[in-house]
Amino acid sequence: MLAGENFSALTAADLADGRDRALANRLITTALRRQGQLNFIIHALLDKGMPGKSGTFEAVLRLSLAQLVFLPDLGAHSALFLAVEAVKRDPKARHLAGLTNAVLRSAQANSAKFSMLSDDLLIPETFGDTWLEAYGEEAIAGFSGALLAGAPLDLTLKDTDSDLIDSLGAEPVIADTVRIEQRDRPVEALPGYSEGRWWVQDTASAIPARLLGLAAGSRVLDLCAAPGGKTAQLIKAGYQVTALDSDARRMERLKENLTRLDYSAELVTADAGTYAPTSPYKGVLLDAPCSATGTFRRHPEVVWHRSVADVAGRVRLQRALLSNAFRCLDAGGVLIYCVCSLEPAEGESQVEWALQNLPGLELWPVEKTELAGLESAVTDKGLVRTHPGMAPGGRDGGMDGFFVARFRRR
Ligand SMILES: C[S@@+](CC[C@H](N)C(=O)[O-])C[C@H]1O[C@@H](n2cnc3c(N)ncnc32)[C@H](O)[C@@H]1O
Repeated sequence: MLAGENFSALTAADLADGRDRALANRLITTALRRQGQLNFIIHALLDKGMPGKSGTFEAVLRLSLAQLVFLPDLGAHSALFLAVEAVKRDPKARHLAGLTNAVLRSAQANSAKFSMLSDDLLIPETFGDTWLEAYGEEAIAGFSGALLAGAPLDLTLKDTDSDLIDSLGAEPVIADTVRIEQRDRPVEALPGYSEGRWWVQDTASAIPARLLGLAAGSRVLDLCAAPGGKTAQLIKAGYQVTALDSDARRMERLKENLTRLDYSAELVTADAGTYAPTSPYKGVLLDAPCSATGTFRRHPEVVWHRSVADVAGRVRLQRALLSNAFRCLDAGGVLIYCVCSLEPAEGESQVEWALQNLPGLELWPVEKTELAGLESAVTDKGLVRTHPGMAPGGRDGGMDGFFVARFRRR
């Protein structure tokens, strides 16, 4: 889980006892959020580096170091004892039980020093330098804070109802987004879930669909639509929606989500790079696949798993999808391009590329008045750039890093 796969919170099916689940989630999220500092500690304590082919050794070590150094309230004894026991039980790691004990004892002796390590270590250089240049020092300090704090739960409401908001223990953020700071139960057990009265969607992710600005009833194509957060918003706005995604399993989830919300759309499973509609659309929303670095509050592992080459690959794919999105657009139609990435290469630079390479496409700048409560996210050029250090509607808890551009076809 720590070495390569994406992190997803443990669910009831994995651990039956809620307290065990909470403890496991706390340990794992701490190890993932503090990965940069743990890398530093491991480098300092393992003279010969991480041993190869050692089964669960690295995962056990990271979890135990996270507990020893950053979660002192859990006690050192269990971290040390259980780590050595876990390593002994793994035939591929067993030979490293002595090393595990020695490294953890040394970490324990130095835990005061290690717990004061700089937050600058939390964001890898791969992204840190670009982000510093793009967003400045103050924003970057906010990024580290947001990475450690994690994300509250944001919902988009189907209908605004103050009784529902109260019963959810939520607070309004901007537009029809509300925020639950502390959640004491699974999403499915929250009021209004089974009645389809809201859907989970980060504040930033809910911005693009609101900017389409077309008349109700207009035909709109939602490209890369699954699992359907933006599709639901487009339907709520009264558009006649075609939702397209190339991933059949994710399209199933989209279908389930729309069914729960009692919403309907035309569903198409196809490649957004080659899809050719029978007639062009008045609006196209392209939520392009991207590095997803803007989601690091919820997926702290993304910043460690993405490389510069990954970003370059996404940039090429986004250009192919943008070109076809443009082909699907009617004259006078509106195109929204968005990504949940903090990389200017996937955002601001793609706008320059599109304006140079798609003749007839022009920018339709977003006005600050269109983003009440988040005016600072609208740039001088009328693009939208959010990042995790921002406070939408003045609320704590940050928001995903998102980029949105709005175009019109002449
Ligand atoms: C950022 S997610 C979309 C989130 C979605 N718009 C929402 O608001 O819930 C990106 C989606 O792009 C889809 N995708 C990736 N490559 C694609 C392609 N060539 N054609 C169509 N969909 C693609 C993925 O399956 C994924 O569902």
